[in-house]
Amino acid sequence: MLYINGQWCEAQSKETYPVYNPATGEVVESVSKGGSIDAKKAIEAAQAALKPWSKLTANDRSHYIKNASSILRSRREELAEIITSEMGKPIAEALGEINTACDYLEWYAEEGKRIYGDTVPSSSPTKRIIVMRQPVGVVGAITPWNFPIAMITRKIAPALAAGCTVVIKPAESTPLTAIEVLKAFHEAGVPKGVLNLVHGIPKEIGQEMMKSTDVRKITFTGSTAVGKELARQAADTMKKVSMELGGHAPFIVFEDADLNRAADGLIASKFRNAGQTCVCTNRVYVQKNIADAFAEILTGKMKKLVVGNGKKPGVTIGPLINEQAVAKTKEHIEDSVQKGAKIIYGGKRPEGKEFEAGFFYEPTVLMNATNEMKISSEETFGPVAPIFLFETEEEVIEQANNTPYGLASYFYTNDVSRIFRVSESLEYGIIGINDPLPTTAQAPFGGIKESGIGREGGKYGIEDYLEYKYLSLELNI
Ligand SMILES: NC(=O)c1ccc[n+]([C@@H]2O[C@H](COP(=O)([O-])OP(=O)(O)OC[C@H]3O[C@@H](n4cnc5c(N)ncnc54)[C@H](O)[C@@H]3O)[C@@H](O)[C@H]2O)c1
Ligand SMILES: O=C[C@H](O)CS(=O)(=O)O
Repeated sequence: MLYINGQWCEAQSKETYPVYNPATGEVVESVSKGGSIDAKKAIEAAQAALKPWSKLTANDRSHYIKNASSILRSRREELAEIITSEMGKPIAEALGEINTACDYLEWYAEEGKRIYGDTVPSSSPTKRIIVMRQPVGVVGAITPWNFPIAMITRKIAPALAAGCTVVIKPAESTPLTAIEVLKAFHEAGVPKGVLNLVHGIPKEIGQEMMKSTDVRKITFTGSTAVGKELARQAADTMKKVSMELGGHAPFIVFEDADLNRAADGLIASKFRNAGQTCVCTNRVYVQKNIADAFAEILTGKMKKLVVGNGKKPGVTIGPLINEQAVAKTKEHIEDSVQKGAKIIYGGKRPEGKEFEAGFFYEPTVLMNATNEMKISSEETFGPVAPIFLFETEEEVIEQANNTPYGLASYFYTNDVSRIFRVSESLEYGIIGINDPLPTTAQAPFGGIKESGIGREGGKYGIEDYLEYKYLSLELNI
């Protein structure tokens, strides 16, 4: 069901579409197929709710956000089942995502109370200058399938805290989780029109958001290709945009690294969500003189990874989201092998009845990767780790930066001076130093170059939902 102006409703067209379980190929549920008319109604509702919502105090707004978060936390187990059913990640990862999603809600429920302004010393003795910050207005939020709850709350939390109202378009593959988020806010008593949900036909819903002069900001998380198209469309009405786009993370293991720790870190970074995260390692650079030792430790540890239905206890690698994702993974492996790479772990779809109906692929490690391979420049978004060898620090920094992406990067070393040399040279928004999982609600998540615009998280993430306004007072003094 769609959620517009505080009401659950069907799409105007009465049409529905099936949501599939990527582990079994079964239909989980059919949902309304929203389109232009539904999106238009949602935008009107958000516009009507904007003034009263923005006039509430930050304290009042924070109560709704915190209450919704408490409701979501109280439903973690049920929610995790829904997430795993519609996008496949193991239950343990789904539970972790729900915690992260609520962390963002609770962080911004408080951050909204710290939207400070300024008084600026005037150059005129009779003038006083006050700088205010006000909500940008109605926000269009478009989110991906790979983190179906966290990518929504990472947007609506700062938006609501800042006094904005929102129309959410979740990924068509994962509407069920989005519905649960709106249920929680509805139960928390959020006023009608403040939050609206329209899932269905991406182009139609997107076009309504982009052409509306009431929508003053678009916040998008997804592929770079779609992000570029939306940014182009946003220019027609000069909307603010936040873009959290694709990545191609390097993972560098220096000779002085703790190899066991680096191997654990690579597994965490590369195979989380079956390799379907924007911050997953896409290239592994290992210093030549420790490469064989590292590869042996890594492949030994990978034996602990278990491929299967994410609902099955002990499974650590669920299915990919669809057949196209499996095809991309296969393409990158086959292309690499044709160009000289060697498969040292995995490299095929798992066999057995339990795997036949799902989009499963074995976690895979390639050795002797080179820049001629597609995997060295295209985002894989699948469970494949290609190992490139390097000799010097200067060489690997040049290699690591040789990409149009700039989201996350990782390196392992125990040399403090190297930590600062390499961190200051890497062209990325996020750098994990001996840390494969840097994402947290307190920090500014986001990328540079073609990985996006803006940040989500920390004190920085609310900036994108605010406008500056200054008052100049001429006084009789
Ligand atoms: N930087 C980040 O925080 C982050 C997080 C998750 C995913 N991603 C990136 O997203 C990609 C995978 O996610 P995906 O497959 O959902 O990406 P996608 O770009 O195909 O879709 C993302 C969202 O955009 C919508 N969409 C697609 N075309 C649209 C259009 N013309 N108008 C309006 N909406 C449209 C989709 O329905 C979905 O809701 C990867 O590149 C990944 O790196 C980035
Ligand atoms: O896929 C992109 C997500 O933003 C990854 S994370 O869970 O935020 O690290």
